[in-house]
Amino acid sequence: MNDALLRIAVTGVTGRMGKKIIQCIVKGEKKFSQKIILGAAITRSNASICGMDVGKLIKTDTLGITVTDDLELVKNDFDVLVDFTAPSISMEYLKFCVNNNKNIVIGTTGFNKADESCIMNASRKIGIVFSSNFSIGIALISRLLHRITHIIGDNSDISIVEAHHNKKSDIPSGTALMIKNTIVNALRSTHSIAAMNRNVDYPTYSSVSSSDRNISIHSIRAGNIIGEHTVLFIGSEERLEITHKALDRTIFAHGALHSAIWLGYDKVGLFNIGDTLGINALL
Ligand SMILES: NC(=O)c1ccc[n+]([C@@H]2O[C@H](COP(=O)([O-])OP(=O)(O)OC[C@H]3O[C@@H](n4cnc5c(N)ncnc54)[C@H](O)[C@@H]3O)[C@@H](O)[C@H]2O)c1
Ligand SMILES: O=C(O)C1=N[C@H](C(=O)O)CCC1
Repeated sequence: MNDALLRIAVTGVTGRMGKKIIQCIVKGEKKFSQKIILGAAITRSNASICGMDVGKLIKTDTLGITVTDDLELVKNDFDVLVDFTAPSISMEYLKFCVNNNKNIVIGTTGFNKADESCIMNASRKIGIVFSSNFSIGIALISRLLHRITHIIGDNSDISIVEAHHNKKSDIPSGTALMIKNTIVNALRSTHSIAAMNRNVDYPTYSSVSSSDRNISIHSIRAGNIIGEHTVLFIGSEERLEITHKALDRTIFAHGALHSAIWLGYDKVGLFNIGDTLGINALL
């Protein structure tokens, strides 16, 4: 093991995020190349690319890392696992990390409440950074939403609009659900009557336009949209709209790799991107 560099295992290496994360690790950017190294490349069981050098997968030089579907085979080759795949397999990867005392960065979305409590329980034994959105912009917005909701939430009709590429499997987005949860918690903490009257039960993940009486989520699936979220606070005299547009998946990959470095192999607990950026303490 290279004493100085943190070794990263990347799952879902044939995926949009998996490939982007590997590219960011191997591209040699100073902020990463002096801190992390690719330790393992994981794909789904019995995939035809098993045995291939991961460099070939991302169309670059041979990297000396062979794609595998067997985490057991490479458990001594990595320190932190970075996972952007799908809920069911993420739960398997999480179990492996708990059993082998490996820290994990989870970017996968579409978890149900049982999955989320598994993540919470796992964080008693290992370090986990779990965020539906690893961009800096959404981390900032979610902190500002606490303040904004405290001040105008009770007197606004609140809606969330999210737009993503037409290959996205979960709906609404994890980010939209996180934004809604942030607003609901801020309303609750003001103990406002309006908050008590709001129907804050979560929509099922599959609903296209999951709406409560006051806080609705509307989803667009089109083209190659990377990820856009708008929160609207609509009052009787004015309207506030806050929008974030991801322009490249690199923003998510950088957030995830920064989080892996921040987590290291010794932190224990459940964190989000705001914790790793120090935003939650600042705002
Ligand atoms: N948190 C964030 O910042 C952020 C950013 C982008 C995407 N995401 C989320 O990350 C996930 C992946 O997004 P994507 O665009 O890369 O998707 P994708 O479909 O391009 O890639 C998914 C990867 O997971 C693998 N996979 C799926 N099911 C599997 C299984 N059962 N066993 C093993 N491997 C399996 C696929 O083979 C593929 O490599 C989604 O949940 C998405 O919402 C989160
Ligand atoms: O591309 C995706 O899928 C994304 N999903 C996240 C979500 O579900 O919130 C956000 C970033 C892009």
